[in-house]
Amino acid sequence: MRIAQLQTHTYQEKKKNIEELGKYLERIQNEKVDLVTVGEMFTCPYNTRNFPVYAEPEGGESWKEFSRLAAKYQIYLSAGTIPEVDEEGRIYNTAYVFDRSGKQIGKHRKMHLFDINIEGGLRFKESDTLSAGDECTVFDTEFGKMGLCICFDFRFPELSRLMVQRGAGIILVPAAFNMITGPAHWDIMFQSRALDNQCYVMGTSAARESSGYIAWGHTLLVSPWGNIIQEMDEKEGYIINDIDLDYIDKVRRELPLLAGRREDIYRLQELKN
Ligand SMILES: NC(=O)CCC(=O)C(=O)O
Repeated sequence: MRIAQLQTHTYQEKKKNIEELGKYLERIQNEKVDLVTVGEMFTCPYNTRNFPVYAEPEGGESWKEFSRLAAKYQIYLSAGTIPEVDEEGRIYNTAYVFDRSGKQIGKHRKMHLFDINIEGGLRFKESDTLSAGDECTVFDTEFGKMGLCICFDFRFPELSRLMVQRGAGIILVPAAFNMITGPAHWDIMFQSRALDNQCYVMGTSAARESSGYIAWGHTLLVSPWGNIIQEMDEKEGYIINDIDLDYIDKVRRELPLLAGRREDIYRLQELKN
């Protein structure tokens, strides 16, 4: 399976971000990739005030364009995240995934809102304008099941374990870490989740901006063994990698961590489907 991760610049103008996505897809079309991923809030500069302004319902203009692009290039498209507004006017940080025909096959609303206050560092409160989703997301593809969560969600190890328990061999994480927690936690978190769950994890970030929310960048792909297959720096661009899905079973067979859990003593309890 061949995957491309796009680390894009976030422009103020929503439409321009989607046009840029289209240009990237055109540029890499001869690479014959199966799955393309983009970062968190990639059509909306990451700021709580912007979320209600940029929000669209599921099936809105941006959604239609993602679907069209997935079908045009016959790829699986994990179209990062965008702000979504529901019928009651609540706003979510939502990730959509489309199959090669442009059909939506996955949708995840960020469950753990990024509300942090690091003294002398960064204060961010997504819950000022966003509501939290409440579902763990796993979807089917011709390459098996994949899990999907958004940035801060990935800090909560139970969620990844739940996705893996539901059969995910790859976890997609559109993200935008910051300049304080990025250098401290980004690599170690992705490597830990991959290692513990013996699956591929893909963290796809926005590129670093010079103003506003400054994203760490460092889009990366980690193997089920926990090693970083490739990691970008902070700049705009993309990486393309081939991954061997049989390797997931090989690692799980040779180092039987998942099979070795003592579920007679402890267990992850699912309270909601
Ligand atoms: N967009 C986010 O959820 C940011 C998460 C983050 O930076 C972290 O440290 O966690």
